[in-house]
Amino acid sequence: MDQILQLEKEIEGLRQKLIEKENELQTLKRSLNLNQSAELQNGASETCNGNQKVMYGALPKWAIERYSRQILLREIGVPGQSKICSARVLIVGAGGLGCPAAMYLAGSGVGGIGIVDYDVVEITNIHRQLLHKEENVGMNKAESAAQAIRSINSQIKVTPYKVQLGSSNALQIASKYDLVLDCTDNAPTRYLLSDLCVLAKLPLISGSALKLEGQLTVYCYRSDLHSEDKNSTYRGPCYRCVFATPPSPDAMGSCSQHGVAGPVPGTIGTLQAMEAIKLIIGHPSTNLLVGRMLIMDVDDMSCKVVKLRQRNPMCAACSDTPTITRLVDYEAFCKTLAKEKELELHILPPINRITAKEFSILQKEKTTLLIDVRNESEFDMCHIEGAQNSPIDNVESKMEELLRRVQDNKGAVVFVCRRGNDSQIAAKMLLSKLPEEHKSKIKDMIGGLHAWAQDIDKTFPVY
Ligand SMILES: Nc1ncnc2c1ncn2[C@@H]1O[C@H](COP(=O)(O)OP(=O)(O)OP(=O)(O)O)[C@@H](O)[C@H]1O
Ligand SMILES: [Zn+2]
Repeated sequence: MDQILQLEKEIEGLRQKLIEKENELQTLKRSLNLNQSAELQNGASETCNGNQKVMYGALPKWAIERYSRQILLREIGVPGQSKICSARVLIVGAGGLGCPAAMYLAGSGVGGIGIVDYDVVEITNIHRQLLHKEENVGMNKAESAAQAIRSINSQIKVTPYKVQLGSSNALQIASKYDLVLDCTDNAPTRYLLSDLCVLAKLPLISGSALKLEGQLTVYCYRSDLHSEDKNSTYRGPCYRCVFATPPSPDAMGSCSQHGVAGPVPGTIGTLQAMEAIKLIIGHPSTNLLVGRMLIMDVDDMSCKVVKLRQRNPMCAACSDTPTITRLVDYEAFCKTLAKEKELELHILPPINRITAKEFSILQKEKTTLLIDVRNESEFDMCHIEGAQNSPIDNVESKMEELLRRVQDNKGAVVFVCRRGNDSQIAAKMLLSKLPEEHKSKIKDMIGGLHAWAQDIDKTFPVY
């Protein structure tokens, strides 16, 4: 047994070494690519997907025609377009940010685009994730986005990865790319991507969007890899330099909880593509969002660029003596799951839990009280008839009143939320303060309104 464990350990060590070597190889390949693209600018004969037809300088006729509107820009020109055509960009997340980013990168002719997403298209995505079509509901998002951008540009190579990017597969997937776009929505993946980009020496263009606000910045920038001036060694901050400790799990809002206006991620994702193009063509770091963050609020259309903390010489990941030398367990580090939908709490004893079916029977009793702990806008959107709204964020401040209501009520007091997690948290808060004889009145509806819609009322909206 010991021998087997020892062998497994050795195999794991060898596997890790292999990934590191593959990574080194890819870095070498990347610099080779850069040199080749420099040769192309000097009149070599092949570019853009290996198309070798009639050449005009470094680009074939079709590419000159197709990309002429951007080639005309002094900042891009033929050399810039050649670089764009040989660049390979990895987009992580094919949601609100990933869709517009992929669209513009494909349109501008980025030669290789990888798209990672494990999830499937849902009808709630389509108001903002405009690469996904109604007929693709249920299809994997990476596949759906890949299909859509292939129809925008058939000259480029698009690779969908239908997986969750995590510590075990990230280095391998990223090693095939020159830069990474963070188009995800959760803290564990943000830290993963930052550490990944430090280890793999890739710049990371990070976007976020919630409600009416969007943010954009570039992490892990290295001038030695991305500008013409190979003598300078300026390096921008990584995500950990700016946010050394993860936010508390409750502080990270999600679009499914707080909502988002479609054009916000639409704009930020588009600007992520813009920063990617600027990086590819070798724009100076002073003109990129390195060590700076764009913050946009469409409520009053204000847009500002704020200075971020610079690279931390003691950073655990990107300092010269890092303590993080391989990818770690980011869900443990952030104390939250990367897949919000998979969070399923079990924090109440069975006596305090009932199914939607059991509630539908209890509901007939006049003495049953239903307390919906979602926020006000969710409650206004849809709720079970007779429910009273008491948002989870106010439970602490309204504790006295809630305790009184439970004690005065003769029947059951049932807590409900969207999926059945917040309702358990609220119920638990009350249980810790209630006198023993009232505790069995408290019930949590297992699976929340999703279970209600699935098992009892098919007409109830699922969101
Ligand atoms: N580690 C990961 N690997 C692959 N894809 C990821 C990872 N983390 C997040 N994503 C994907 O990033 C995308 C983020 O999209 P977005 O922020 O628009 O939210 P959503 O999950 O699509 O929608 P909603 O929050 O409204 O349900 C999602 O499609 C999600 O599946
Ligand atoms: Zn750092």
